Amino acid sequence: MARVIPGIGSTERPSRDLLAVRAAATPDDLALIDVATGEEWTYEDFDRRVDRAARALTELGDDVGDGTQLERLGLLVDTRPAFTVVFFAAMRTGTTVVPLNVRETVTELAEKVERTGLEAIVCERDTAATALDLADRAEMVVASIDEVGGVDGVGGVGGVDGIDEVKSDRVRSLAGATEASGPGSVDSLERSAPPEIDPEATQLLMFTSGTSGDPKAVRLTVSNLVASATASAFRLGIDREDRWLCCLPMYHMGGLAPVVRSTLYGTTVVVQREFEPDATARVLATYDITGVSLVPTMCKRLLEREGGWRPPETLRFVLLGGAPATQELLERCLENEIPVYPTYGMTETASQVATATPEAVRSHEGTVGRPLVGSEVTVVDDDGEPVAPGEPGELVVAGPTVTPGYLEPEVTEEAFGDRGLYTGDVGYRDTGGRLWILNRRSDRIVTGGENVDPGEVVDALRTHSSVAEAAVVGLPDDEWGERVAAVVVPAGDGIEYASVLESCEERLAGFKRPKTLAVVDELPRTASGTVDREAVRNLLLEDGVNVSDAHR
Ligand SMILES: O=C(O)CCC(=O)c1ccccc1C(=O)O
Repeated sequence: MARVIPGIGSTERPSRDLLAVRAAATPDDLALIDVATGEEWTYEDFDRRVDRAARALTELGDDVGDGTQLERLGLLVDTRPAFTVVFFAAMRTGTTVVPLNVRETVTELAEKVERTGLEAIVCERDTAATALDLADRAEMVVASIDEVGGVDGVGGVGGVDGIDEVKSDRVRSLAGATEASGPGSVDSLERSAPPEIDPEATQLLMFTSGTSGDPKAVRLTVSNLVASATASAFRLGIDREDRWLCCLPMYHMGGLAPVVRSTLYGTTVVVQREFEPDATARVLATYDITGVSLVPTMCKRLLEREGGWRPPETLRFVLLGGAPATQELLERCLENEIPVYPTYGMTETASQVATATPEAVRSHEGTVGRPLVGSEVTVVDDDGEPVAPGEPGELVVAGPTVTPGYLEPEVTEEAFGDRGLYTGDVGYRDTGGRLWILNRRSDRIVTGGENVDPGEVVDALRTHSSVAEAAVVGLPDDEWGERVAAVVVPAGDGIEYASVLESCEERLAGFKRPKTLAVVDELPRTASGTVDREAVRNLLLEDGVNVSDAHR
């Protein structure tokens, strides 16, 4: 199969580590700026840190016991530069990274740790306690990129932000491994050739929500990531001065993709740990940001700031994805001269499949644009046959960005057909090849850019002894796009809201917990016996009680 970038992700010639190739080409260009600390790394700095971290991972592998390299590494680290260092270090050691959502509970994470058979997990100070908890349930080596005490006695536990209690000789310290220099640091300019990597190896195992049951673990190869970053550039363009603001979680595809893109292009990422409308608006203006990835909720919150949001002159694009953007939001973007690029994508395709330009947003209301170069989208009917332009059907995606499959072969088997990956999303195309999305993954709830599988919430509710049955849907929400809502059928005499909610708190991340509840004697069902989701939605709109607004 022909590959787009010779030398990187190529099957004809040895494939080279993409950060190392980049560092050799433009060592003095700026790779990354950390808003929190003001640190700036050139590509040479970045490469050195990655080299040190790769060595630390190799040692960690030795520790796992069998003297071989680490196969799978959990990453329980929030959006910060060290995340990117561990990611590229793992590419160098041939280790699969399993990014974990730091907002999830131990219960949710434990299931993922077990399914992926993690041998080791990298945490930070804030997630060390969770990582240790996880290691109690599954045998795993825990390493921290911050100093939290440890066997090698590096540093103490400084009482930072009250989180000073995590002190365990079970936490290995990687603090220092992600730093710039130290003994044994390699000068990338002296390296004869960038390290070879296997472009078809699984670089990432990333979780994504389905609609009924377990989150899916998506395998992505280096070549998927490179193909995606390459195709993205054909739609958004590249400028040497580009600075991409990363304020989306890096443990999701939409947050990690800009890091891969920017490294391939040799441009700069600006990392902001957390989106906050005022702070993000300030960063956009003061860091000469040229591009930013946002979910619709974030974009809306920027526009609704006091005094509104005027994009800085440097801004070339706002890549708006993760959830459908409303026409109202897109119009407000255009009115405010925001160069908005609504995008349709998924973890399974290493981010973008189709992306509309601001011109297309103006001329073709509601479109997500044409597929990116190399991506092929077929709209099919129930028999899997392609339909005519204008006819709705399921979107099937093929091309070099598409995952080779999920962790479990039976899940892969079910998702793929002759024409590619069956997305479960419904849409249509026009004669010009532009796509429209009608509804995404039917039952999946998208709240503030986070995907929630209703089945997972139902399972959590049903573990409570007072709940016999439950149904979960998304209700429209001004702030979050959708909010999680549940109807429950009591098992006995009644339901204690407080106790049910408490049990959800133990099992579900904040964004997955029901914000609206209703109690019914019986779930509404269709003639065929399945839960009538439309009736459940109406019931909740009429009789639902709002129990919480907290999204975290
Ligand atoms: O919907 C998904 O799961 C993928 C979302 C995604 O990648 C994304 C989300 C927000 C902004 C930009 C992007 C992107 O495609 O890069």
